[in-house]
Amino acid sequence: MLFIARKALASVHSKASRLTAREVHCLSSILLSPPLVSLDFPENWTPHSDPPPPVSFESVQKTLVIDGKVIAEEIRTKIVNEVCKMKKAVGKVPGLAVVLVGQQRDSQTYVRNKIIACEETGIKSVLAELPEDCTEEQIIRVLTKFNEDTSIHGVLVQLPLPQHLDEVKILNMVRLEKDVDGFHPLHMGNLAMRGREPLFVSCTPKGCVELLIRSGVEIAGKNAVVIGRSNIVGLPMSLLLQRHDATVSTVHAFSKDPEHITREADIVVAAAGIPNLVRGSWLKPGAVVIDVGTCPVEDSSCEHGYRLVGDVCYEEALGVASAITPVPGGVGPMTIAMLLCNTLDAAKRISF
Ligand SMILES: NC(=O)C1=CN([C@@H]2O[C@H](COP(=O)(O)OP(=O)(O)OC[C@H]3O[C@@H](n4cnc5c(N)ncnc54)[C@H](OP(=O)(O)O)[C@@H]3O)[C@@H](O)[C@H]2O)C=CC1
Ligand SMILES: Nc1nc(=O)c2c([nH]1)NC[C@@H]1CN(c3ccc(C(=O)N[C@@H](CCC(=O)O)C(=O)O)cc3)C=[N+]21
Repeated sequence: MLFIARKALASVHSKASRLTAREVHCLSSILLSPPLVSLDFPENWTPHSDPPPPVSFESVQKTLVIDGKVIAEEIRTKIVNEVCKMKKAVGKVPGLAVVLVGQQRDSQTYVRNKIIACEETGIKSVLAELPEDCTEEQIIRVLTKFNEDTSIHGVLVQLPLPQHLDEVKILNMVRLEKDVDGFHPLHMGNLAMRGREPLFVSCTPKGCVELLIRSGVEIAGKNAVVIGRSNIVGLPMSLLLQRHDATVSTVHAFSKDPEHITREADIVVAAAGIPNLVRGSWLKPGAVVIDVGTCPVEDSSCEHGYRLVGDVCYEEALGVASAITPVPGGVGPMTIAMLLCNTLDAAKRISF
């Protein structure tokens, strides 16, 4: 079926059909992050003796608040244009399928936000909701249907899954070319290895790097610390920063003296899920702080009785860090924007 679709589209895209996946990536020019392979073999190699471009990694008075909402909106506007172009050229739009199991309130919120983001950018979305007590077979049936559906280019299983389900088995069912979360070991392995380019990079780490690049932060040669090593954020984040030539340390629940390790870092990515874990005293003056943590804490003065707090003590970090992402309004909107990007890329790969 894929072959037939490719053949039919070849006449519309006679030039484009000759493009490699990497060239297609460059064509979209939505993201400022370069394709990863070019990081391994840069065309304009800068010798280490060259002075690095000026960045404010020194002691600071004023902290730049990196506005993830604004940056994500810029990216989403570009996606709208690309989707329009695709519709005009081949009469098709990218499609994303989301599988949601159970009724966890935050999962429902995140999934709703993803569906709204699709609607706003012209991406088709399909939501499969399954009950908390569903069987693995039921999920696999749904995933098989989405894997075979040619109008669906990205498939996402919202995590966490209920305890009784085998997460590894279920995630492995998502077809590689549609795994827009980038969670499959093949994508993760390609991200880890020099000279390889994964089809998809996990959305949150990809969004964090895009935020750094768009905020003018040089990554190469910097000391970075990633707090957390989960499969969905911490691990791919460390790998991606390493691909961008940072010297990366990982801090996790067993790390001795995380404060000391964090204070060495020019770039701190916090993804532990512990509110206010990172105190102002943990930060090297001038460090750039990317706060992935999104923890609901009770607050009766807020509309829903809770508010979202990051892993970094925001007030303490102000005036110490040179730049910081707020929670909410920092990494979260970028995660969704990157999901849209990955879905668009998946659709382009099939169309070209
Ligand atoms: N903004 C966004 O787009 C996203 C936000 N998130 C948020 O990011 C946070 C992390 O998510 P996720 O990675 O899924 O969480 P997990 O619970 O899967 O992983 C947490 C990681 O943090 C480590 N950790 C826990 N406690 C400490 C500690 N005291 N010191 C150092 N490390 C610690 C754990 O270490 P160990 O491995 O040793 O157990 C683990 O590696 C959550 O708040 C989540 O809501 C997640 C995804 C996207
Ligand atoms: N298969 C899978 N892929 C994921 O990418 C995935 C997942 N499962 N499970 C849960 C985590 C969490 N996550 C977030 C996405 C957006 C915001 C986000 O948009 N946050 C807003 C606030 C949202 C609100 O107000 O509730 C912000 O920070 O501004 C947060 C967290 C993706 N995850």
